[in-house]
Amino acid sequence: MNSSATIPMLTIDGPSGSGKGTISLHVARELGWRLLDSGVLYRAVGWVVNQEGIDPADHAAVTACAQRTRIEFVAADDGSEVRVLVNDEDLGSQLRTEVAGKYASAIAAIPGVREALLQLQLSLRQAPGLVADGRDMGTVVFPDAPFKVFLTASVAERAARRYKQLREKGVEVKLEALQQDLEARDARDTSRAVAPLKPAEGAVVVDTTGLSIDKVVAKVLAVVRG
Ligand SMILES: Nc1ncnc2c1ncn2[C@@H]1O[C@H](COP(=O)(O)OP(=O)(O)OP(=O)(O)O)[C@@H](O)[C@H]1O
Ligand SMILES: Nc1ccn([C@H]2C[C@H](O)[C@@H](COP(=O)(O)O)O2)c(=O)n1
Repeated sequence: MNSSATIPMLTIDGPSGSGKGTISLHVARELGWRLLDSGVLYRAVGWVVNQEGIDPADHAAVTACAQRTRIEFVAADDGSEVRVLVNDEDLGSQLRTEVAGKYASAIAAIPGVREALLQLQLSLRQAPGLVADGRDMGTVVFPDAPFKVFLTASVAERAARRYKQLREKGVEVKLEALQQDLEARDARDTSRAVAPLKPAEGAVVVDTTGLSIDKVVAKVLAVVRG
């Protein structure tokens, strides 16, 4: 057993808009554990692929891009949000756009990309504990995690949440288009051959449809605290 395997951790997997990022942040703060948003790694590679004009269908070129892309998490001095540096550049909210999410989902289906990002994810399992959110945290990256959750919600509710979130940021979007995009992303993420989105064995499935953020946080904390 490697030494990091004894460090406590919670994996939170689920489809886009199920609330993984939000719930992971609250739960990590409550437990005093570190946080890994694994989606940001795929978003970073997708962003560089797009910037460099690489064809996402060229698996060898995308894999080489993932291998040479430097991704760093930098904690702010005041303890606020962690910044992500991609090849030394702080991309800020550019990584969070719907387009970046689509690119991420496309290149995430390439086995070489997943392999290139694995070691960095494993290295973040550090004391006092880790909350890791993504699609394959409990199934592939941290299969030995003692606590596993799979968050879900109806696609209509997830689309409505995303719609509200984007409108609050001043982004003009159509609810129907958002729902279609979510359905397409779900289909890609669940049907790919490598590390498809699915509940890990032993994961507690939490359907968050109609549940407030506080209620979901309480349910997830109960998984860890018993
Ligand atoms: N239980 C909930 N009830 C209402 N709104 C929620 C709930 N959980 C999350 N939200 C809101 O839904 C939006 C999407 O949540 P979040 O970004 O955490 O989802 P996600 O699963 O991490 O998505 P992605 O995989 O695309 O990053 C946010 O605006 C968040 O505040
Ligand atoms: N562990 C992960 C995390 C993310 N991805 C891919 C699939 C998602 O559609 C895309 C963006 O993720 P998000 O930031 O929206 O959580 O990245 C993955 O394959 N595995």
